[in-house]
Amino acid sequence: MEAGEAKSKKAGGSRLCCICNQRRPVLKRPKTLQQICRECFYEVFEEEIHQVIVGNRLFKSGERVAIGASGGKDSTVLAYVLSELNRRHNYGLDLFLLSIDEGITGYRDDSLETVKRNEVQYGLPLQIVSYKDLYGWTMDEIVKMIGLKNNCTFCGVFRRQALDRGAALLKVDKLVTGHNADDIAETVLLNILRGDIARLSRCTSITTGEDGPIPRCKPFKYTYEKEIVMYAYFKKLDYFSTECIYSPNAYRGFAREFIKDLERLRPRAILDIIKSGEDFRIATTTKMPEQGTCERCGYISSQKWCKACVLLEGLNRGLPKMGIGRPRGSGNDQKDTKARSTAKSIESKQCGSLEF
Ligand SMILES: Nc1ncnc2c1ncn2[C@@H]1O[C@H](COP(=O)(O)OP(=O)(O)OP(=O)(O)O)[C@@H](O)[C@H]1O
Repeated sequence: MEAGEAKSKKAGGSRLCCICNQRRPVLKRPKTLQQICRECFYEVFEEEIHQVIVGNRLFKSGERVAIGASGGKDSTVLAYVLSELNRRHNYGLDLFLLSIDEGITGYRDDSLETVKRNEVQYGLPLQIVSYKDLYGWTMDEIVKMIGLKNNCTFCGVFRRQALDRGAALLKVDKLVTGHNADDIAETVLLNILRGDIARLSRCTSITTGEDGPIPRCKPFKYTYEKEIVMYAYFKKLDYFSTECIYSPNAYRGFAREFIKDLERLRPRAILDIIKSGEDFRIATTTKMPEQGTCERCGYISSQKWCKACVLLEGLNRGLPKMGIGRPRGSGNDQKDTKARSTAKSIESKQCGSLEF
């Protein structure tokens, strides 16, 4: 980098982009702190994602791929970059936008308007699936019943399944999400803080759910959030930037701030946390959950009933805490112990978790 910096200085003292050494730099690249021009930024940003896609063999030619589109910066940049790369490198993919409408007035209704505009701007067909249609409840109704305390648990569990159901409607081979390097580093840290070894071993995988109905990929696994924001800004992409009105989530917020502090001191910290997560060895004596199917809805589950069914049963019986705290007298009566362990394992689920 020192050589690059020296090179980037012109004879007269004014700096030049340390990649092309021709144009004036307009930004300091967050990942490397290099001073670079806009054109070189676009190029390195897109090329790194292309290399991740190719290096990890994320897609096969002819596949139908749904992009989980929330209207936020990450998934908007993902939709834009993936359709560019698909054209440029002839990936041969059929791309779709898939949005889950959680039913949050003043948040998701507005962000869905953004996705509808993206549908036209990027020429990608859009499928919207709502909690109301799938589960009979909107998040507004759930919050009215349960309050603000555990609402992220319901939302995260339902969203995970809703994305699978939407992907099945679209008959896609894969689902991609805009989870970025910061999200993954944060989840590594949270799983360590919670002692959740099963999730720790999964959360750094670039592709998950290969044994389930539809595999999920994270092409932004190594892409820094700050660079995504810069890319969206310079490209003037149309995205929605408001935080969810129901997600206070202090614990995750603390981990996020901690990672941002580390990044300020040493940008590589994010990549190093991901690497540590990847290299953790799980002791052979650690008991891992066994994958099966929910007896009620047939969805993938490591328990008798999947998490969505346990939560939904509680909502429908007017006992919303059933799926959160100690379940009493559910349809799982004979397997009360199992139901309790399901409830316990979802207790720690939070909004923004990679588990969806
Ligand atoms: N309602 C939704 N519909 C479809 N996909 C979603 C939805 N919510 C989240 N996702 C997918 O999950 C990824 C991570 O979601 P998260 O809630 O962590 O949001 P984020 O980091 O703010 O991302 P974004 O900026 O795309 O909203 C998103 O990038 C998107 O691909």
